[in-house]
Amino acid sequence: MTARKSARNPEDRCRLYLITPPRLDDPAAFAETLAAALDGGDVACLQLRLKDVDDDTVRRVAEVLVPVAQARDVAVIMNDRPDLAVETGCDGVHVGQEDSPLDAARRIVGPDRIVGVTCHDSRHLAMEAGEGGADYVAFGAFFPTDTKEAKTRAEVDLLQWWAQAMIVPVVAIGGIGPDNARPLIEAGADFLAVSAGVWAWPDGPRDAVTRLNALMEEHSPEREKV
Ligand SMILES: Cc1ncc(COP(=O)(O)OP(=O)(O)O)c(N)n1
Ligand SMILES: Cc1nc(C(=O)O)sc1CCOP(=O)(O)O
Ligand SMILES: [Mg+2]
Repeated sequence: MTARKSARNPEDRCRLYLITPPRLDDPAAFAETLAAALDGGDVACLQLRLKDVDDDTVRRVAEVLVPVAQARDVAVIMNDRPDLAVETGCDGVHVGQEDSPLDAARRIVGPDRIVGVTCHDSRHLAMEAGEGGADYVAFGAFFPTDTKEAKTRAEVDLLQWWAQAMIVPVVAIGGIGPDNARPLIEAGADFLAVSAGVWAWPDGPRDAVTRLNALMEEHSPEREKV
């Protein structure tokens, strides 16, 4: 059985939210790595998270990567920049507490695109984002990470509390990979956001995606039917 023909519908379990490496010097080469990774199993979304680059670089990378993801039904989320999300044909935007406020981001991307919000380890920020119309809230960092100087450490019980009490989907982020993902899946995360845990996985990104999907299929809690 291939990873895509899973016994459990991906929509009904935890799903993978890939995040690009923060710099992509050769977008065409990375497009091939990305395609191979996406062929390893179900991926819900890809975040274009480029740091310390100018807008034209973001546009060039988006031009190459957006079609690769969208051709496979993977939603593309632009990090930080609602304006560039619209301009480059992304499906949504992720904003942090120091980026565009949620209501401004929503005005720019409109009602049909996704807006996700960083909530660090804060119930208050998450409730504010949920009430403000965020499509998901993100807690982190769950584990040490070299990808970002994470300001906070989030605990599994925060994730579990949100998943059990709230309808707005929850993303777990920070240092996640095939070796440590299981408790976050068991706690009820709707999505695991992963960067280095896929791109730097010793057996390659495709293998990491396959392994994460196997864990999600086996360990996602049953969801209550609404
Ligand atoms: C899914 C997801 N969660 C959290 C973040 C972090 O956003 P932010 O705090 O704005 O930090 P930067 O990523 O912009 O450095 C994220 N990007 N994605
Ligand atoms: C972008 C980001 N935000 C975080 C947060 O805690 O809000 S942790 C993080 C880094 C995610 O990359 P990796 O999977 O390589 O750790
Ligand atoms: Mg940001």
